[in-house]
Amino acid sequence: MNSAVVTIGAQKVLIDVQIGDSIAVNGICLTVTSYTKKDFTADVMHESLRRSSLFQAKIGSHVNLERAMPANGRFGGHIVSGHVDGTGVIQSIVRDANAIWYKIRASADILYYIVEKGSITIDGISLTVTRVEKEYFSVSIIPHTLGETNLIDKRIGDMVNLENDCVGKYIEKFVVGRQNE
Ligand SMILES: Cc1nc2c(=O)[nH]c(=O)nc-2n(C[C@H](O)[C@H](O)[C@H](O)CO)c1C
Repeated sequence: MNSAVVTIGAQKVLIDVQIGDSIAVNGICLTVTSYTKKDFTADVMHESLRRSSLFQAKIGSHVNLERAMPANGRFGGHIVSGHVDGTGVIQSIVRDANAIWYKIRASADILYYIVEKGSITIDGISLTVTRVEKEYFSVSIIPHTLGETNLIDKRIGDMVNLENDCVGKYIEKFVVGRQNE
């Protein structure tokens, strides 16, 4: 499958939606091409399918939705563009008092930009990294986040969309770029 058209049932994100708006679906920024009172539709290009878990989405599965950040809003979390870098796979899910730790296996090119207490986006959710290991990183999820997102549906072995914090990429490009001049 090299392209797709998705229709997503929603409520909150449709309140003031317009054709051409960006809505992130599990962290993948998509452009609204049409909408009704109960859903919206977007075209999905090959690059978006290749980079994300969207190719394996099933009718009826829950997705996280986020509209573009308003310029006058409070800025909790970190800069999330909705440009997914790649996918990871849930390795373990462990309860720790009121939180749940998710350990995610990721490729070396994604792990390269992940630092402890830095930020990562999982399925569109801005999260703090709690641990980094050779092939994994972990996040600790509070009950509020579990209640507001689809993380609660996730099982060991499930694929998640990952977006690295763009700050590290820019710093690396500037530093390495200058060294190579
Ligand atoms: C605004 C936007 N709209 C779309 C879209 O309508 N359909 C699509 O397939 N991709 C879009 N993109 C780019 C994707 O967010 C990007 O390709 C994925 O996040 C993978 O990096 C973006 C950034």
